[in-house]
Amino acid sequence: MGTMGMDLKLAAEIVLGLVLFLAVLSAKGIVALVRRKLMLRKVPSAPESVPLLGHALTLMNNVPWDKFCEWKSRCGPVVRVSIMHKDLVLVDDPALLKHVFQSKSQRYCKDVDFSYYPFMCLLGTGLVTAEGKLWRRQRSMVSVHFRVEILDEIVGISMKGAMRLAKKLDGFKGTGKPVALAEEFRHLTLQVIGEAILSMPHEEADRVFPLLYLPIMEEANKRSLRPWREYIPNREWFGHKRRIAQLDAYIKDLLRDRWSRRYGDANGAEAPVQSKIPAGDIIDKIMDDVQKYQGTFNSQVEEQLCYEIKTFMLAGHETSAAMLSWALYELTQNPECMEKVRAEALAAFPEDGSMPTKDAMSGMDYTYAVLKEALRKYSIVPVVTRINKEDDVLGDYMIPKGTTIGLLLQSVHHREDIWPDPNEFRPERFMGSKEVAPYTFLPFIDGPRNCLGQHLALLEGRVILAYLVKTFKFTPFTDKEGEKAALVVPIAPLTHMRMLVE
Ligand code: HEM
Repeated sequence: MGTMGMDLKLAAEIVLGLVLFLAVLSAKGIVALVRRKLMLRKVPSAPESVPLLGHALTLMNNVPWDKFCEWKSRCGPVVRVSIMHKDLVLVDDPALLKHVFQSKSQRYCKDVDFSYYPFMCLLGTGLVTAEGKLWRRQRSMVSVHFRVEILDEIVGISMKGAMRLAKKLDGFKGTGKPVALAEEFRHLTLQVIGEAILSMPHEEADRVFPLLYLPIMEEANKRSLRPWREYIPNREWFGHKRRIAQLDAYIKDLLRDRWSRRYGDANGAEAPVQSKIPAGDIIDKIMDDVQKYQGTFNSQVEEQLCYEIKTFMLAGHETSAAMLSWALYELTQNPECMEKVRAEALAAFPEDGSMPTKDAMSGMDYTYAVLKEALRKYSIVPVVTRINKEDDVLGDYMIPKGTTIGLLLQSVHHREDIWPDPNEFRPERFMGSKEVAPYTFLPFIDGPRNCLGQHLALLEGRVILAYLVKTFKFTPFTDKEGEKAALVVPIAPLTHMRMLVE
């Protein structure tokens, strides 16, 4: 009886402790929220706000990033937007972008609870969303492979992909039937990533990705617009869950198999110091680093590498595909630019059909400028967000800790004072000795968290675009092919860019 009395007393104490703990936590949260709201009142608010919902309705009825840019240009260098209870502070001034991305980047973290949330099943603790020590370790381990070594392989991998696509396009020549090129680019860039990272044959990429990966992306995109889908356990919900589990199992099997082939048994106990098999792709190189620095392959390493692979897929294929689509579209609208790219391609690709060299591809300055101009004009990642981990001054305003900052890449790319006639497509902006002012061209952002795949994407883009332009004549199927799909990032063509091929 005595012990039971003691147990009850202990249980009551624990419950009371928990209740008090939660009360303190929520009181702290409320105090922080009130403080944030009071401080942010000084920041000019965008127009078109309504009580309670703030700007949510206006944003739902418009293209959000276009609205952000419009408000930003009307209201000054720092503007506040409210989406229900959440505040978003918008900036596009190069000095402020530099402040957040570079000079004071340690005060800011990624916004995993808002913009990246629906994609966390793929991104997890991978490079795009990792923070602190984990991010530093992963970034330094992976960086060199992406920035230098893989580029030697990428020309060949992209060229083979471009030739496969060309073969398919041959079948459309003269039929009057259009090809949905944006879709073809999506598949092609996935194949390139699959081969560069995992030496995955393109047939395997075509088998696995459309079945597992692409539907996961589709559902994640739907959830970013309709977040409540996450809580409705219908057939799609179960399908999404099942596909994530299947994709994870596929990648993890592949990783275990690779490790045991390179280093012996799966837990690394019998691992030799150095693998006898030369590293053939990025995952081999990363595994060699894991072996060198961590010495073992366990479930934690497996989980992390699985997230990294899914991150490379997500970060690397739709962005590159969108860049290619818009660049090709603009060439069809600007015949003199098309001719310049064609001339460069004819000079760079060997006449005997053999592989071009990396130097020949890197030398295609005009094609390079075309890709950059497409990235500027279409700003395929129109906005990125950060959260400040401490109070910080942006322009004339003190921004309280915990505020979401919207960094408007599209807005800086379209500023009339920086890029005159911003809606004109002029690759010459990036040609010759003209210096692009710092923090005015940010398709890959800048600073320590800049895009790891930018060199890969721009090299892959040059090979594919130049090869297609050299080989075919493209005509948009209708006058709608240049329209943007309103609500999906990266910004892609609404009608999948249907083209007639000659
Ligand atoms: C035209 C193509 C691409 C564009 C426009 C692009 C754009 C971007 C942007 C804007 C970010 C910053 C995101 C943020 O700060 O929240 C980023 C980060 C990143 N990108 Fe790309 N990207 C492209 C291609 C690629 C490719 C091909 C890969 C690799 C397979 C890649 C891998 C990454 C990674 C790993 C990060 C995170 C870096 C870090 O936080 O340390 N990207 N990219």
